[in-house]
Amino acid sequence: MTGIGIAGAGAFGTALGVVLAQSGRRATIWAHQAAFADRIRNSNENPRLPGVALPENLSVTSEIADIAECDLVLLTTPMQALASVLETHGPVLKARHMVACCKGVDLATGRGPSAIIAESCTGVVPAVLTGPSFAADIARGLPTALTLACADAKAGIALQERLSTPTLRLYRSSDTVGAELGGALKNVMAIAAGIVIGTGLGESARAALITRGFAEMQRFAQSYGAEPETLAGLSGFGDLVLTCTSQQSRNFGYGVALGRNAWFDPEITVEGAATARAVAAIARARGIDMPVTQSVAQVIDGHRSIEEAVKILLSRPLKEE
Ligand SMILES: NC(=O)C1=CN([C@@H]2O[C@H](COP(=O)(O)OP(=O)(O)OC[C@H]3O[C@@H](n4cnc5c(N)ncnc54)[C@H](O)[C@@H]3O)[C@@H](O)[C@H]2O)C=CC1
Ligand SMILES: O=C(CO)COP(=O)(O)O
Repeated sequence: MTGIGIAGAGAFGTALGVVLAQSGRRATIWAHQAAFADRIRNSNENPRLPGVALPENLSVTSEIADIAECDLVLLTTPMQALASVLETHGPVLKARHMVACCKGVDLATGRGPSAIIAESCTGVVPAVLTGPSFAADIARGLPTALTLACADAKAGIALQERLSTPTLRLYRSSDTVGAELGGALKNVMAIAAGIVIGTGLGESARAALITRGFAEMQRFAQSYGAEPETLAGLSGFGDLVLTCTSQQSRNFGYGVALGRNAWFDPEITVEGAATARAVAAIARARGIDMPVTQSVAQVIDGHRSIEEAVKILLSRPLKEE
């Protein structure tokens, strides 16, 4: 079967489903809870993506069997759910290609999405779709440009063509590790940028944070063999800029709330929190200097106050840029 299965009924999976269906592709969204699938079908709208009507050729199901025959599956669950979803349902999915659309590092194993796919679904070619895009912008048909990364060049070309639409423009890369690490790490920096703004440290401090955060992202990704050009592209620098500067970002919003000591809805997906913990632990173990990430992990876990973290960051030894 040539349909597209979308595993994960959140804002992003729904937005991709909408834009793909609008450009004539047959797509089915799988939700892990039957009641949630019913709610979407009955209202023809996903509460995670309010105000967007679902086109007729976009189906919603809670039966994994309904996407089992799709030759292409987009994985749109939150990152920390990916391993368990593939462990439970991977064996029934017959897709040749799986595209990870989630951003982060698995806290339990320290793995990124493509490694998790490769491990749980033998014979599947893993790919990654990532870059600067808010689900609401994609669903409204606003122009967006993303990176489609796949180590298999032929598969990458086919996926790029299949998933591009008149408003969703995909650039190709063969550096899956670089692409997925850019998307994972920028969320940690967005929390830090939110903290900077929430505590009133100012726009200049945010620009410094973004720049030094980017240096940190490059150090970490290059230690995994990522290409510097990938980090400088849409999946790294592009998404870093969007997420650190937009009120629409949940990671940025979480950081602002931390900075203001304000309540933040725990139901909201904030990928950067678990990823900060995962990356901080890996960086410590591998001896990679990641001061911003370490500070974010310590602040969200209550091991350090924001004031202390800022003082420590500013009193690090002076060095060359
Ligand atoms: N919302 C956005 O603008 C964008 C999101 N992403 C990424 O997409 C991924 C998903 O994010 P959103 O769609 O925004 O999340 P969301 O918060 O809108 O929805 C999360 C949904 O995931 C599903 N889910 C949760 N746990 C699950 C499990 N154990 N098994 C199966 N499904 C489960 C549920 O349907 C839930 O509603 C994240 O990694 C995020 O970083 C990427 C680009 C843009
Ligand atoms: O990844 C995103 C934009 O590219 C969405 O960011 P948030 O998860 O912070 O809302």
